[in-house]
Amino acid sequence: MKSAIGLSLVAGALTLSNEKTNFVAQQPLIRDACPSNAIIHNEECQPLPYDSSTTSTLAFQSNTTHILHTLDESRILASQTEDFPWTFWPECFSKKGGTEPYCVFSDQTFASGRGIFIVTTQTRAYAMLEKGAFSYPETLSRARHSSHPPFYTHDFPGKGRGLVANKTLQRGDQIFASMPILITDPELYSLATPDRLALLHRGISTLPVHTQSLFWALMGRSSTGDDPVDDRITTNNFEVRIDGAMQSALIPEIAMLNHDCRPNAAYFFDEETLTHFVHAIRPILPGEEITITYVNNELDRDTRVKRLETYWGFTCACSSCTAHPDLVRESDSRLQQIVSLQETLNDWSETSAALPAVVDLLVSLIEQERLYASLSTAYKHAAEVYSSFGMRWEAVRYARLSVELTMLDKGFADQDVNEMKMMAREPATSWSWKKRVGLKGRGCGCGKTH
Ligand SMILES: C[S@@+](CC[C@H](N)C(=O)[O-])C[C@H]1O[C@@H](n2cnc3c(N)ncnc32)[C@H](O)[C@@H]1O
Repeated sequence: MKSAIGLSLVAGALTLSNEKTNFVAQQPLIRDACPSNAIIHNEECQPLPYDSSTTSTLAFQSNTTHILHTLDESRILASQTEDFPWTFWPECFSKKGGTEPYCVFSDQTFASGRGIFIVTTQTRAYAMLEKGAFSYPETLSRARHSSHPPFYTHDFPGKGRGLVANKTLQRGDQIFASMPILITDPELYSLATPDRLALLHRGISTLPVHTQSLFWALMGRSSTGDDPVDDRITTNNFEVRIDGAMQSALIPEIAMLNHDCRPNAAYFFDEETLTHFVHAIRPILPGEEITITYVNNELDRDTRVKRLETYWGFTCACSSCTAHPDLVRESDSRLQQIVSLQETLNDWSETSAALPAVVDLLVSLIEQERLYASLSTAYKHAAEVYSSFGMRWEAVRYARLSVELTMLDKGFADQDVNEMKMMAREPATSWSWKKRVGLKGRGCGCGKTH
């Protein structure tokens, strides 16, 4: 399940300028002070940290001290290297025992000058460069922020800022499409803390000034002297999957959304365009707060409360957390039944108890719990169950419903979306088609898994 966290500055954030030109005037001065194969560092000419004749096989080295190049030095090093894709020379640290170092890769031109920095290994960062977001910037056009966003910012007692709809939003209406200003590798935690923090602080200082202010406007959780950069990142980041690895991405606009266990908006991350999308998952009325879930909202009430307290530092006050204990018990019992019905529906063995009535009950329970994003998977189960009994039109109906919601919760090109699109066109092409026809009693009779 996804976990999020979020907050920060509002639309209009993309009217950022590229700060690159601010530094150009300084380059000749420092360049002239040292030979061409050296750079000033700590007021001395020091050899360039790479062999400029072999730039195609650059391997960034770990720092051995905490004296990093100044930003100007790093910018010059980067600009002296032919076809160098980053605005600053990456600073790096390795964990003890050394493997590939973790470095700060920063591109101030990303997304029309919004800028981004990535703290990860060279291998992963260069793989990200292959994404359309970097190689075909026009793919980011969907992410331009509207000058009339469908929300306004409001202060909620006990929650801080949040976003409120300023017009009726229908299911499927786009609320955000934004890119991260930073992506960090969770494996960074294997570095010594001062090294990890040095990389994060360096990263922030490499962002264009407007983007830095988006970052500093983010909410931090603690007032107890935690590192201010670290605190803002951990309070506001989203987990995203890039090239098969979990990464942490910070999208300041979307981080403004508060949590609700029964949210009215769903989100997903498109890794090709590095764009985080948020859509209404049910109608949202003007004046209503727009919310997402930070935790797996199919968990029981006490577990949700504990997770929100532990990881986000607040006491869950949404209606499903604060309801009368009798109502909470009933909700927990429905959630338990949802989990157990899902297990039944995933069972394609001969003894499976999956029947159309089972999936009808699952859909009904999820509707009762107002878990609209979870309906995407329930509809998929329904399409498959009806298909497995050769009930064409019911299968098509649920496949269509599943496509609509899965696109909002998992992404437009998610594998489930493609599968359900095919089912909606022709159920007989599905692997599940008539798998359970001829069933006697509860058994499936197919003896196959998928
Ligand atoms: C990502 S931020 C959300 C935006 C934040 N409210 C702000 O003012 O910038 C996450 C933080 O917002 C607060 N928050 C989010 N949802 C909340 C909720 N349902 N109840 C109380 N606090 C909440 C918590 O302090 C949480 O750590």
